[in-house]
Amino acid sequence: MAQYTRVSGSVGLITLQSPPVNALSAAVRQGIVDLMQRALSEPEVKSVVICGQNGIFCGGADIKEFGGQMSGPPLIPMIHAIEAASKPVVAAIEGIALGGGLELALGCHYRIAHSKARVGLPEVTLGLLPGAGGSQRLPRLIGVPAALDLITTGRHVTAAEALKFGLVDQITDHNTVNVAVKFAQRVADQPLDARRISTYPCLCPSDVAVLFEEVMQRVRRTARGAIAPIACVQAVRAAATLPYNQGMERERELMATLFTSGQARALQYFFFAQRAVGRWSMPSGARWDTSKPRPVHKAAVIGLGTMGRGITVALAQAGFSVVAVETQEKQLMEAKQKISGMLERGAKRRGVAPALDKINYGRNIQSVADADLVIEAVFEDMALKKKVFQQLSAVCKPSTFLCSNTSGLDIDQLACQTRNPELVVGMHFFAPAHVMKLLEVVYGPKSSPLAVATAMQLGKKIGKVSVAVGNCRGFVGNRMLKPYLEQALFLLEEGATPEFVDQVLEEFGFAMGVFRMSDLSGLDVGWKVRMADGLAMPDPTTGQPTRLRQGRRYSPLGDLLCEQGRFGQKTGRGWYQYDKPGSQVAKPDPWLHSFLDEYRARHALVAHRIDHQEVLERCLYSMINEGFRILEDGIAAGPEDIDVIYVFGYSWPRHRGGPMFYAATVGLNKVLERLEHYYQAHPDVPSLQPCHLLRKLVASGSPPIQKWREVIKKVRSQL
Ligand SMILES: CC/C=C/CC(=O)SCCNC(=O)CCNC(=O)[C@H](O)C(C)(C)COP(=O)(O)OP(=O)(O)OC[C@H]1O[C@@H](n2cnc3c(N)ncnc32)[C@H](O)[C@@H]1OP(=O)(O)O
Repeated sequence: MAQYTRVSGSVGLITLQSPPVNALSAAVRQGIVDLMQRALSEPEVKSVVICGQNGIFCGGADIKEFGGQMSGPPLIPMIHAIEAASKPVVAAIEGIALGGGLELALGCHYRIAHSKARVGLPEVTLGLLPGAGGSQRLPRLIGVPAALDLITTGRHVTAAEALKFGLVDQITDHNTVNVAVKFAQRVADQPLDARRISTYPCLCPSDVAVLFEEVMQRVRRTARGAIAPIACVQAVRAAATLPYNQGMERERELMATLFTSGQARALQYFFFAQRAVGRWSMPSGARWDTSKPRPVHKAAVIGLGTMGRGITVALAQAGFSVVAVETQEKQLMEAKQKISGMLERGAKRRGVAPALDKINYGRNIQSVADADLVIEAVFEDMALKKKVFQQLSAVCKPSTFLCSNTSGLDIDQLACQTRNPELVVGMHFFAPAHVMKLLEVVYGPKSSPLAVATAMQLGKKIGKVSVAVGNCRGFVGNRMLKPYLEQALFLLEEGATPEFVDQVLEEFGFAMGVFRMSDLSGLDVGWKVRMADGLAMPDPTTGQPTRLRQGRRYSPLGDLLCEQGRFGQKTGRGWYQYDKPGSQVAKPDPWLHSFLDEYRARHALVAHRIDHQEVLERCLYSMINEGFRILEDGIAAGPEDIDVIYVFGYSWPRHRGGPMFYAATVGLNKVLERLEHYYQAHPDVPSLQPCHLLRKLVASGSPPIQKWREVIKKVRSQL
């Protein structure tokens, strides 16, 4: 909806009214069309201002409308009509002007922005392009290089940057609507021909063809199979090479392809999934909207290894006072130096002062006594962590939240070491912790809603996407990773090479295949865990590693590599070879190929031809099957939680929506049928056995993902 008022006698003020972000719903578009006609028809009105209510100009097209039948006046003619108007139209931009919101402003003859406003064309992040003339007007206004940057990245820019680009005409610290009204009065008699952006020539640098080629190559390299960034480059190229009308036609064609694509659906699902995880709930019924967090002023981090350092930096950068504890003097000095370096580099990038003074370093655990929240980040060893929690419980004030950065150990066992187990939660960060967006907030059976709410809010304040999950081995992310890694090893046993498996997964869209990722994170990490679990042990009778553990198929390949000191990049050898330890350039290793041949011969394994389909299905469907088990067990509240965890924590390609959304797009019946097929072929691999929830969903007619929660609730109540 939109409201019309006449201000200062001669200015028609159109206010968009559609909370929370004044998105351009059918009703809003209708309102704009009607009210523009009214303003143009009133002889007293000499100029028009368009603004949005509640200090927000416009968040763009209403994304909720995309899934259904579009109705109401279309955006393109509406914006053309504004640009063609005989009276000056001024956009008063407060808060945000994004996507269709900025395209609307580009159709206006002038743009006045508040100094705190942000503008951008983020359509690419939704699998689209700025298809309401944005791809044609923006390069005409600010030039091809800047337009390519904004449109292909979707990044938001500040008002100051927008002014520098010439994207807005003026910025103000005062009431933007008042400033825009005065401005509109001043320009009421000015000719408009020079203000219609669609009539501008497109500003191109002399080497524009080279520029397009370079940008296209960069986009293809980084898009990981996403089609929208490529279409964005093509649309801007049309602006640079074609007259406006033909450019618009090209924009329309490209948009039509994107709009109905699976990628756009996946990205739009993911947009709402990201927001859904903030509305967390626990099986007890506690929820985000009924659980109040307690403010955290002072935080502490125990253990300053790689994870502890990253967490300390994330907290300090967000303005928290941090006590950083490392008991060994040498490690403490080293950590202090590294943390200061990280803070200084981060501050330089962001153009701010480094938050060095936010951190107090100490060797004694007593120094965290008055912290409101402590994050333990010592080595992943239950006995050690238990000892730290006992100490923390003894020294900290009774109200202190005690959190563990464990990547999969039992939170309940840690909680049991403390006087106040209800204040214990897991805060599972991902390396590097000051960069990676994901935080799993893990509640144990004793964790209070207060503790979960506080950890979730802290996560938000330090810029993380926080997902509340239940307590089980590996939580959500690492639990699902286990069958994925396991299948990758089995594929090697059966004839594949690490290069082939990685190539298939990277073509699917992962930033790194499973073996390159394993080399990067270090093979020894999982080896130590398997040893602690009694898995990575040679067979006591033969001294040879067996391929069976606890009645299930087991691949000792990773253990055998570790026994040879092949820990990945850090030792210069792993699933690949590297020029030197620490190098990141992975090369196929003939030694590994012979090793695999010998291994297969020793175990009488006959290598067979493994194709793309088998790699994808076995790795991904086994992981997805575990995802369904996680939903069934109530460890994740819904499929969105799993998908957000996988995109932000495990480099799952966002344009495929996340593993659970991917399962829905493939078709649940197909996933079920292929799992059944593989389980029949490998009955000693329980992760391939389709789980009850998957069967139930298929039996319920494979409802859309938004309806899964209803089936999950029924399945859980039957268990
Ligand atoms: C014909 C096709 C044309 C397409 C052109 C387009 O315009 S595509 C849309 C382009 N716009 C965007 O991509 C903006 C998307 N929104 C955001 O980036 C952010 O929401 C925001 C506007 C920067 C606000 O961020 P903030 O953190 O303050 O709030 P939330 O993200 O939590 O959002 C609040 C609620 O508003 C809903 N919402 C936001 N934008 C839209 C939108 N464009 N359409 C519909 N709904 C939108 C969001 O879902 C939140 O709703 P809740 O119900 O509260 O979760």
